[in-house]
Amino acid sequence: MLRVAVPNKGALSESASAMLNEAGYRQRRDTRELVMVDPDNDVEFFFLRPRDIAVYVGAGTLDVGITGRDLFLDAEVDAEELMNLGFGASTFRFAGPVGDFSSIDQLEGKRLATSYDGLLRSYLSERGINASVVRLDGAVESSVRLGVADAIADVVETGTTLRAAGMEIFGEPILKSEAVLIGRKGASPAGVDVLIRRLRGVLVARQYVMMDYDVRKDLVDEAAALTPGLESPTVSPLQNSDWVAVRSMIKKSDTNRIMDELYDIGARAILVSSIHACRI
Ligand SMILES: Nc1ncnc2c1ncn2[C@@H]1O[C@H](COP(=O)(O)OP(=O)(O)OP(=O)(O)O)[C@@H](O)[C@H]1O
Ligand SMILES: O=P(O)(O)OC[C@H]1O[C@H](OP(=O)(O)OP(=O)(O)O)[C@H](O)[C@@H]1O
Ligand SMILES: [Mg+2]
Repeated sequence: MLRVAVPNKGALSESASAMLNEAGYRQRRDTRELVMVDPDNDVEFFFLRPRDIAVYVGAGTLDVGITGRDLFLDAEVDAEELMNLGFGASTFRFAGPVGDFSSIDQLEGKRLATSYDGLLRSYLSERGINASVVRLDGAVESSVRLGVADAIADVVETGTTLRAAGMEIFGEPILKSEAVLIGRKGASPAGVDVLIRRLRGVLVARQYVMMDYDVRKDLVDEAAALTPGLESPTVSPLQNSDWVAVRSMIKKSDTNRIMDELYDIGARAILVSSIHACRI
C-alpha cells in the first residue's frame, strides 16, 4: 500500500486534500483524523505538519508527500521533487524596516530572523555573507520591532503581513516556492506512477478547456494553427460539406483571445466546455 503524507493544517492543507479528492482518492471528513486508508486505491494517507513531511519521506518511512518547496529544502533531507502541484505559490524573501536596507550586501554582520534557518544559512554561505541567524517559530515580522533581529527572511505571498509590520522587501527572491510532491531519491514505490498520472490529470483538467467550433473547409488550416491542441485537433465532417467541425484542448487562460481570433477568421458556433477529468 502506497503511504502518502498530506499537510494536516495551514496554507497547503485544504488545496492538497481537494487535489487528491479530484484525483479520485478518499479524503478525511474530520480534520482530527490523522491516518486514513483508501482501500479501493490501495493508498494510506498520513496527515502531518507540512514541515515534518520532508523528514518522514527523507527517512523512507513514508513513500511520497505533499509539502512546500521551501519547507522541503529547509529540511535538507534525502528526497527529490517529483512534480509541481500548481498551488501554494509564495516567495521566500528578505525584508527589513522601511528604508533600512536596499541590498543583501548590507546584511554582513547583521542579525536575521527566520523560521527557515536551513534554507537561509545555505543561501548566505553560498554568497559568503556572514550574518547571524535567529531561528523563530513564526510571526517573524515582529522580531525586528522586538529587538532580536535587524532584518528577516520569510514567506511573502501578498505582502500584507510585511506592510502591517512596517517592513519592506529587498534583494532578489531567495526562492520561489509552490506545493510539490516529494519522494525518496531514485525510489519508485508501487502505485506512485498512478498517483502522479492522476495528479497530472487534475492539473490539466484545471488548466485546459475543450473548444469546439465550425469553420469553412478552406480556412481549417488557419483556424487549427490557433488551436493546435496537445497532439492535433479533431476535424470532423458536417452535413454541409463546405464546413467542418473542429475540437481541440486549449489553455483556459487563452480562451477569450482564441475565441476572438477564430471569430475574425470566420469560425462560428464556438463553444467552450470544461474538462472534468483526463489522462494525457
Ligand atoms: N500566505 C501564505 N502564508 C504562509 N505560507 C504560505 C502562504 N502561501 C503559501 N504558503 C506555503 O505554505 C507552506 C507553509 O505552510 P504553513 O503555514 O502551514 O506552515 P507553518 O508556517 O510551518 O505552519 P503554521 O503557520 O501553521 O505554524 C510553505 O510552503 C509556504 O511557502
Ligand atoms: O504575504 P502575506 O500574504 O501576508 O503572507 C505571508 C505571511 O503568511 C505566513 O504566516 P503564517 O500565517 O503561516 O504564520 P506564521 O508566521 O506564524 O507561520 C508567513 O510567515 C508570512 O507571515
Ligand atoms: Mg505559517
